[in-house]
Amino acid sequence: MTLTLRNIAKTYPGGTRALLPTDLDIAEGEIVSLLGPSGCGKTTLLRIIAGLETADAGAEIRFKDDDITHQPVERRKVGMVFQSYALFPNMSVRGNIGYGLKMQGLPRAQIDARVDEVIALCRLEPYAGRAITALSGGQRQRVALARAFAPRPRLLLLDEPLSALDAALRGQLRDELAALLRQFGITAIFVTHDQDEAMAIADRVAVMSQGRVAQIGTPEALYRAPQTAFVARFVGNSMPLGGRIEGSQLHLPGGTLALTAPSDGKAAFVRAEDVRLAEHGPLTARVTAVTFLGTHYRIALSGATEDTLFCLHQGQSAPKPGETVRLAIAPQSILILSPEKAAA
Ligand SMILES: Nc1ncnc2c1ncn2[C@@H]1O[C@H](COP(=O)(O)OP(=O)(O)OP(=O)(O)O)[C@@H](O)[C@H]1O
Repeated sequence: MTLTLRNIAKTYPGGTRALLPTDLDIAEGEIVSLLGPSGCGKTTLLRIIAGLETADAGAEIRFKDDDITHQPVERRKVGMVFQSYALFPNMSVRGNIGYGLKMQGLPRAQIDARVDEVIALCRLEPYAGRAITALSGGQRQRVALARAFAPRPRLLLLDEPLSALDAALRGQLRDELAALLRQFGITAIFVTHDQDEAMAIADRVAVMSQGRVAQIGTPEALYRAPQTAFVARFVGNSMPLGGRIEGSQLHLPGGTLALTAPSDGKAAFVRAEDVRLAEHGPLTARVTAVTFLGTHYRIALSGATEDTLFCLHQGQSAPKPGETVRLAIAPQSILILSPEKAAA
């Protein structure tokens, strides 16, 4: 393991337990995302790894064989990219990228060579001589990444690196960031509250809730096999199918669904993309709202389950609000969780 975190916890003065004891192992070159809602402790964990925050007593942070638990931030050799970029506005792009190298006291020629290399890698050649203020948000983001990477950090930490950008640019830069991090071949940890961003960029995602890691795994594993209701909801927006389970049958207000196995005493969940409009489906529901989203319609339905059920429908047209429809949900797309996992 490149980075080993053991027993990392944080209680802020005043008593807020921002982080409960957490263990995490990150392999060399791996990109890990800390994903979770506001206040779950992800920034606190990132800042502890960076050395910007001290963990409660008993923590251990190792980088390979190097115990960095008590090392000051400047000796940890970590690169950081923040949401606000924190670029120096009075310096050029080159000046910003070379800043860390200059601080290391490297000779001029060596700084220039490394800056050229990183500028090429990040495809920033057309902007190299520009002032920071003459760049777009996306270009600034790339400069911030280049600046963090130039001093050859052994770990790159990114805190919501795309959140200052508008939605269209975010999508584009998300893919670009994923490609650049892989090209760097660097071990990276990045914080986000956006599940699409985490899934698109990370090799593994640590879903956090209330100061703890609820589940860590590949995007596919989290999506296909969430272990708790929180993860099921947060990664892929699963909806509870509140009803009564008897053997392999789930009795809902709008009809009865088949399950793959007897699941008495357990709880069922489904994703909107797995709810289908089907002429002879076993569930009856009333359409309450229809939203056209380009590639599909999002249909809100009442009467099928205790709460509103959503269906993503890809047809050329959609039913109208007020209409009654039939729905089908394949047994294998119904997620079954034990009561304790359903409550977590
Ligand atoms: N310096 C501080 N002093 C006291 N409490 C703090 C401090 N920083 C964070 N907290 C609290 O610790 C908890 C976790 O905060 P943290 O910033 O790690 O969450 P987060 O998941 O990164 O949230 P966000 O996405 O909103 O940044 C929150 O309840 C927060 O209010």
